[in-house]
Amino acid sequence: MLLQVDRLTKHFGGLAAVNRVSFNIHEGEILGLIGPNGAGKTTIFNLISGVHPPTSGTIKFQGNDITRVKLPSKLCKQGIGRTFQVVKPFGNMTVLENVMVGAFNRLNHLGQAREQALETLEFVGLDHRRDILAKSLTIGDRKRLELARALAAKPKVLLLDEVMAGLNPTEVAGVLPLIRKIRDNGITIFMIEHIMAAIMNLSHRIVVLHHGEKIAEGTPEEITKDKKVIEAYLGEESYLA
Ligand SMILES: Nc1ncnc2c1ncn2[C@@H]1O[C@H](COP(=O)(O)OP(=O)(O)OP(=O)(O)O)[C@@H](O)[C@H]1O
Repeated sequence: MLLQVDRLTKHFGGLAAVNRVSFNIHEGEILGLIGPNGAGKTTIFNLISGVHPPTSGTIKFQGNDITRVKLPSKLCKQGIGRTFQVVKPFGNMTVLENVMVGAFNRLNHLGQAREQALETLEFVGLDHRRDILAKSLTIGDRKRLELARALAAKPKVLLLDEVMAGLNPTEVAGVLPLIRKIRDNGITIFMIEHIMAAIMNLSHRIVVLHHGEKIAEGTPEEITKDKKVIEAYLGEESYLA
């Protein structure tokens, strides 16, 4: 088991944003995390990546208890990488420099970081843009840059927070094979996504949250047939249309 989440709970004041949620992430899988707005998905990412301390519960990574590790950079070094819902590259730095920042999480040698960044840019299909300023990128390329930044730190597990949000259908179709390629390169993926066709297509298993609680877990096929999931989420805004 790569990551074990046990009865994870986070209160913000009186609100239980995440309430006794348990699940495991197996090495080499793509695990999806879905649920309505405000269900607690990003909060779970923030707890796993050390942005917030949990109120209770435990998180184990490769068998080690990381529940109280408060430094995202330390967890990143251990192999937990993530992307953010709102992509904020350093606009006045080049694409290459932005990815080097990611590589510096693991490496402290300039030449090695550059090498790592160049390799990663080629992997995500952004090497032809390496010398332009990040602020000139299209939204689709910004998302690729965000992926490259996280990948350059050589994560074992990558948490993807709505990496397809804001993309048009052609761009989404371009990102799907890239996510599979990341997985095929040995990186386990845990992803939040509202685009149902994409998450159903990519995920081996899916965890469904509602009001901070896990209401279902299973294969995409099992999830689409689950009554509680249809009531709480899928039926609600005709996500499957
Ligand atoms: N730092 C915070 N302080 C107070 N409340 C918070 C904080 N972060 C999240 N919340 C609240 O916790 C709940 C869960 O939010 P979260 O962002 O985890 O949901 P989500 O499932 O990721 O939603 P979305 O799909 O809209 O991104 C929401 O009610 C939110 O307002």
